Amino acid sequence: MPRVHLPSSAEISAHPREFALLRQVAPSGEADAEVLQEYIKLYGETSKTLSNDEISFAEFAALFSKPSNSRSETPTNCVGYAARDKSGVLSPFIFNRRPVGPTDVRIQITHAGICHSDLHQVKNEWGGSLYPMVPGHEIVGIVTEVGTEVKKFKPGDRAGVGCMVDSCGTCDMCAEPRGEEQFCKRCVYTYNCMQPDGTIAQGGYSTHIVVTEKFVLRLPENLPLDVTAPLLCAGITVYSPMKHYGLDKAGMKLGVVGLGGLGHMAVKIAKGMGVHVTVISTSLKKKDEALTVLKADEFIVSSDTEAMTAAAGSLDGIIDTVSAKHDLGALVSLVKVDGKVVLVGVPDVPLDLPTAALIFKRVILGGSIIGGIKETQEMLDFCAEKGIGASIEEVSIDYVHTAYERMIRSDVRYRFVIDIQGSLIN
Ligand SMILES: NC(=O)c1ccc[n+]([C@@H]2O[C@H](COP(=O)([O-])OP(=O)(O)OC[C@H]3O[C@@H](n4cnc5c(N)ncnc54)[C@H](O)[C@@H]3O)[C@@H](O)[C@H]2O)c1
Ligand SMILES: [Zn+2]
Ligand SMILES: [Zn+2]
Repeated sequence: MPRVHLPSSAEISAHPREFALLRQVAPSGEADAEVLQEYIKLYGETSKTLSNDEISFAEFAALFSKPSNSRSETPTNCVGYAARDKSGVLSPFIFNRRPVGPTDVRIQITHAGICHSDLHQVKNEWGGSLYPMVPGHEIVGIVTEVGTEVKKFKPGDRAGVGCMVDSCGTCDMCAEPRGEEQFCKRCVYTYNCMQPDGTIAQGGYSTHIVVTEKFVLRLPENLPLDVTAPLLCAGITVYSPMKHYGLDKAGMKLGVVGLGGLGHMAVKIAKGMGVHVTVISTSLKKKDEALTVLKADEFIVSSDTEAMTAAAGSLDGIIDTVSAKHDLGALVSLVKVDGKVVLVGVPDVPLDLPTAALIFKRVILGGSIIGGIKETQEMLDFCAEKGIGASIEEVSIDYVHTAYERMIRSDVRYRFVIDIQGSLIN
């Protein structure tokens, strides 16, 4: 496996594009030779091959020296809100979107949801953030232009884009029957990710987006656009593990931990499946709403030892959406023998593993990341049938900093959605 020597800060400033690529291909400095060779084919000079196992950053940069050929014949100006560094400050940013290619769909964005992952990445809490960064991967809007080969969409249609905008299309993960592009080694995330043309993908806090048809979702006609936006990340992120881990059967008992954007969607979707839902939260603040508005069946405060003891061993599974460090052992105590605890929250530090608690009840501890395009469409159709949209607070783009602060304080019911159409003018 080739080892790439990590660059000095001077080298990073001299080769920002190649450094961004290095963070994508080999975040730790170790590059899988096969993947590296594939990237060279995509981004670099096809004639060059890897000669040895240890390469300097200068050699790495040389392999990818092909100038960006970003299909920029007639790029279109796009206005967005971008972070320039990890300070958490976003400001207006004008950039180019590629022109509509034969398989592309151009969407005028009306709304974009604010996911906690936006905040983690803006602040570089997971490392490797690429700036300038226009966040946003819960995108809805109206199609304004389609390429000559596009079949599913026409101008005027409602359309959505979630966390991914492209993938290789041919690997085992992309191909049928899996269709789980989120696991493709060449998956292109909607923002904070290098695209095959050498530019950084920019997300939905912006006036429009151009995406290949395969990654554009049909939106239900019976749901308003603003409450549909959060389904594209929060919705699929909780729907997919419920299906995958078999926690979607009517009558099953599911615990939902953390009642933010993901958590409230987990309650609504599980109730739509006929599942019995217990919310596990750090405070009583959201209890009444959880029971009456979100229709959860039970509500437990995690610090209430009596209630936690009474509920011990009662759940078939748990979807854990918590965004910060927390006690996994307390959650494992709530599930039955053979219960499943599924993590979808991504704290910036590892959690301690309650080894004995897992072993003595043969508990499965799992994880899950968003869901493939096929499953995202299935989830949208399910939500349309059940009339499930997110519970949102609509805000203007210049409210984004306050929204981030309130999200950190858990002061959000239950998803902020930016009114892009009404507050960001191109
Ligand atoms: N796996 C995936 O594919 C995926 C997709 C989207 C988001 N995420 C991650 O899921 C997490 C939640 O995202 P969200 O948008 O719902 O965020 P959110 O801020 O809306 O909700 C997080 C919830 O966690 C609770 N919480 C925070 N700190 C806690 C603590 N120490 N103990 C207990 N509860 C605590 C908050 O009260 C809140 O209810 C984030 O880490 C996000 O990055 C993962
Ligand atoms: Zn998200
Ligand atoms: Zn693939």
